[in-house]
Amino acid sequence: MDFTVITEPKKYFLIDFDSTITKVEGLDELAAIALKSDPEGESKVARIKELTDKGMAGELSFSESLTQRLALLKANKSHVDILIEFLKENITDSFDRNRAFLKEFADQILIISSGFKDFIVPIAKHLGLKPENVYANTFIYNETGDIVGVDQSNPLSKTGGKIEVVKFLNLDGHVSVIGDGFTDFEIKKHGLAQRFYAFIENVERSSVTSVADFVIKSLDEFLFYNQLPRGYSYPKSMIKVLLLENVHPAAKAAFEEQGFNVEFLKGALDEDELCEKIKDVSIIGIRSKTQITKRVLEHAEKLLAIGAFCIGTNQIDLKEAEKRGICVFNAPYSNTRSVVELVIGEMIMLIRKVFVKSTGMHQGKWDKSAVNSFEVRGKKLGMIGYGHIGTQLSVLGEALGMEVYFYDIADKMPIGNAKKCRSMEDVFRVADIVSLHIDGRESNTHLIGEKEFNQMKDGVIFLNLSRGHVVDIPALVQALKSGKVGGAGVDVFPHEPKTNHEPFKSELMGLENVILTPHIGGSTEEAQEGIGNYVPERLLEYINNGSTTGTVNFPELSLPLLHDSHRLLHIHKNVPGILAKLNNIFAKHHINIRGQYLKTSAEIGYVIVDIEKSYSREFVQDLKSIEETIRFRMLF
Ligand SMILES: NC(=O)c1ccc[n+]([C@@H]2O[C@H](COP(=O)([O-])OP(=O)(O)OC[C@H]3O[C@@H](n4cnc5c(N)ncnc54)[C@H](O)[C@@H]3O)[C@@H](O)[C@H]2O)c1
Ligand SMILES: O=C(O)[C@H](O)COP(=O)(O)O
Repeated sequence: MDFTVITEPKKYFLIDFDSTITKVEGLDELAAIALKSDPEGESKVARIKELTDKGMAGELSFSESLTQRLALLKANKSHVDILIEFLKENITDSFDRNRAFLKEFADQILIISSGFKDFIVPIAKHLGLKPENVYANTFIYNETGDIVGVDQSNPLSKTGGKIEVVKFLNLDGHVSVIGDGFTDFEIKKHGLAQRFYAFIENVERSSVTSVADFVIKSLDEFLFYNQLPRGYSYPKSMIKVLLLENVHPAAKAAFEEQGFNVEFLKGALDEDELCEKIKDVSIIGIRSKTQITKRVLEHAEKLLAIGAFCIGTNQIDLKEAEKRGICVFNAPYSNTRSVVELVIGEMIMLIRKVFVKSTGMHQGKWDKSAVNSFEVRGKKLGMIGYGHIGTQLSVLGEALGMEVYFYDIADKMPIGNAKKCRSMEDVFRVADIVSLHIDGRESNTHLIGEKEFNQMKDGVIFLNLSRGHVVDIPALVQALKSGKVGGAGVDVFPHEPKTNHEPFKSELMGLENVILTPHIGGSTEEAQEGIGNYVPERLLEYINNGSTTGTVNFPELSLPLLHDSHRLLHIHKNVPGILAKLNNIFAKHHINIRGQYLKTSAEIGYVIVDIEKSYSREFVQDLKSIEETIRFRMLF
């Protein structure tokens, strides 16, 4: 969109009321309130809504739509009072957060509405707007307070009423009209305004957007384009969030609540699809399937942050993301307990041969026998990887009376009576059950193969709920067939279907005493809800405040909330002298610094500077033109 900032001294903002300033159509809601106990209420309300829509879309003359609606409406003054309270709760989000603009420009903001002053004026006052700047209809009541008609002398009760009123106002200056209806566009069409902005935060009508000069998803966009005072430095509705792999609905709600433009897809995307889709995306949310490769990142021109709605981040090229100033977050422990519970359940099922017996029962086979069925109590549980999941499993394993042995490449403190081993082989030599809880770094590919299975005890129970590529599957198949491995639980695979509609294939299929699960270690309602809340919180903290708390690839900084300042976020290549360059620019432009924070990694530096609100465009330009700048953002 080509917006030119208006420089004319006097600006007027003509704003529609229903479905623009409020989320709803006042008259429709009044009908719902008034007809609540009418047995035919629902159908009457639906008919009223239909008539409203026809009027707004220009398919029915306005006066005809209004007359027909009022005939169906049996409302009185007390219903209007209820409506006013309801509307106060249903102010359009972007109007609600831009009350400062509404107050500051109250003299220049005129509400031109075919709705009714009876409920518009109280809402205008509530928002700091001027009652005398409300141009709308008025109800006529009888002596008992019932609405019996409309003031017919008011031009707004007739078709073309808005045009009449604006002509009469004879405004001298630049006039912008913001509204969701065709009658709002008609003001511009009759030469009475310079610009018509179709407002689609609450309702989008193609007959209106097709004729608009600009289509705006929120008041923030209008204020941003016209460089007017606003609640957000950058309109959230212009920030695209792409959520893949069916992340919990709480995540979508968290972004939508703040006005972000969210696209939600159930499945993962392959590299080609992602390269295309990611071009205009600023925040992406994925789970374990979506591969964010270097090539994908090369296409991600606007990407600021990646949220892994899971523990593992091996599916993301973290180094490349860091180099490009893209901050990555994950949910390091929200599904830990879910994985541990599944491991415990599976090890018991496998050591008791429950699935073998259950499959037999389904085929009519009664095999009551204790042979080769064991308790887990007193058995040796060996773990490779002693991180979040490993340590939790250690606690629960001991609670079941097991002896715990572990090996980790990092030096880890043993929990309880767990025994630290010096090598994987030491674990394999003693363990009755081997469970993998290592991360998916590339060097762990085929960590467990023929040699490692041979080092294990005969009949060992083997579990992999970590990452598919860490096990050489043909070697596991061989070990199962030879009886070296007595049973296996596998939740993760080198190749996993992208969606539930794709078939699953593996050489492990059909083998006895093998539990196969579709990567559901972390798939519980509790875990997904926890992750759905946790990851958006981290992402929003970063986008709104600059904090990188919990990041997995960035210098970590927890910043104070922004208060009465503007915040500059500067991400640059970590080479000597950048801070000096930044400070020289602050000195040159006489900028008063209120707070400054810096953290670096080997690759990048992240500097945050809080400054007083007044500064020039040249100052911002100077900052952006520091050669080593990777990304620069401003928040207020
Ligand atoms: N199946 C599922 O749905 C599911 C759910 C959650 C996590 N996971 C996976 O489980 C794994 C473990 O998760 P976590 O939260 O405990 O991770 P974590 O990062 O807390 O722990 C991983 C541990 O493995 C160790 N490690 C890495 N490579 C090793 C090696 N070669 N030998 C020995 N130790 C090694 C690390 O030092 C670390 O202590 C991850 O791969 C994660 O992606 C799977
Ligand atoms: O890394 C993880 O947390 C697990 O592998 C779960 O991944 P998912 O969210 O794709 O099920």
